Amino acid sequence: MSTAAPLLELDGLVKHFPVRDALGRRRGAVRAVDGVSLAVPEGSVLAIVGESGCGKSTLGRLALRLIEPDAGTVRFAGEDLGALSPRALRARRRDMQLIFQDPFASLDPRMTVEDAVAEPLRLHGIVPRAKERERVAELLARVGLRPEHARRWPHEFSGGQRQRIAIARALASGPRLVIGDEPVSALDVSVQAQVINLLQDLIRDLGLTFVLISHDLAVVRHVADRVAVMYLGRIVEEGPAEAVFAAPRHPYTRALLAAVPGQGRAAAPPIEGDVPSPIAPPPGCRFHPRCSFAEALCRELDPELAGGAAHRAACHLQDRLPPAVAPAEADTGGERLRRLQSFFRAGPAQQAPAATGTTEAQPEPSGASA
Ligand SMILES: Nc1ncnc2c1ncn2[C@@H]1O[C@H](COP(=O)(O)OP(=O)(O)OP(=O)(O)O)[C@@H](O)[C@H]1O
Repeated sequence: MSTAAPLLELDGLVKHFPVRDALGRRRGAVRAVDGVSLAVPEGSVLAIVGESGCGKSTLGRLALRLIEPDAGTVRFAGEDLGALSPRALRARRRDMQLIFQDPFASLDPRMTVEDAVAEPLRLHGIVPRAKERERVAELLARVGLRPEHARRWPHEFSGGQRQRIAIARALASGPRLVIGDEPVSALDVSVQAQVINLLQDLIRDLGLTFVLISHDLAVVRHVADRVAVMYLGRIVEEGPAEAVFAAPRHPYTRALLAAVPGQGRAAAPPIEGDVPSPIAPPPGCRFHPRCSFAEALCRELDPELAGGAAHRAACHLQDRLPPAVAPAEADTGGERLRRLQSFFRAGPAQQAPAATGTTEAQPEPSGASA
């Protein structure tokens, strides 16, 4: 997959949000994204992981050009989005969609499901008005909902069903790139597995390029081809998902894995202290105050991403660290997730009776679970 040409290329992206005092005077800046370069091959899934506040959402918005970078470029299918006129950018938007974390907030409560899903069709003139209803029904079917759901209102649906509606809306314009910003973290865990299954099916069937922003390593491990680990506005490690999970090269990645209960701790001490302020990141390596391997060099020199094109880390010590302990499947929650997924794929009828319960396999409006 990584041999495919990049559909999305981020180069040197910077976004600093000004911090002002009570009188409106500028008193510094939150360095939310501070020099990020990444390429996402067409048809692949890139996960962006990291602690809260490290800049994942800001990076996702920059990638879709929903916010303007202070520096750097975003290229989509080889085209510099910053060089497009507002009109050309609007037209380009049909190829790039965002799924938000909270389907309760992302759907307009005053729009029926049909209107919500049809809106992008109208905006981009995708089907003639007479074909709209048919197309909405197809999109709803694609996400596991029924045509009659089209006439209902968002509040009549459970969280998982609303996220399905939001996904149908995101797919309506026929995007090539979808960014999911924590698309399942607001959902109940059993519903999470179903929505992940759905996303995986859609990625495969539609050949989507997908950027998954997530702090849930079990989900990431299951879905991603490549993983980029963010810390204080920077990518500190990037590589194939298998390699990053089995042999993390950056102490921060090791610490993230170690923070999941039951990880091998000898070579991956748990993370210490709080994330430093993104207004004044530490000098040298930004992770050094929390890193148990840090040396004098780490306090002085900011490391570049290095180590080969396939798997890179921004760590001076990456070749000298003790071997990382490969995370056990069960420890990251992967086993739990896999069991849930096979349960929902097979359907409750084929499972042990104890495993049955209300699911979203046959979504029902209002009153259905989660
Ligand atoms: N519009 C804004 N104005 C000012 N600061 C902002 C703005 N948006 C984000 N930030 C700050 O930028 C930093 C990165 O935020 P961002 O939401 O991108 O991180 P994140 O990794 O997605 O975190 P979370 O998982 O909590 O959403 C945070 O310190 C945040 O407070």
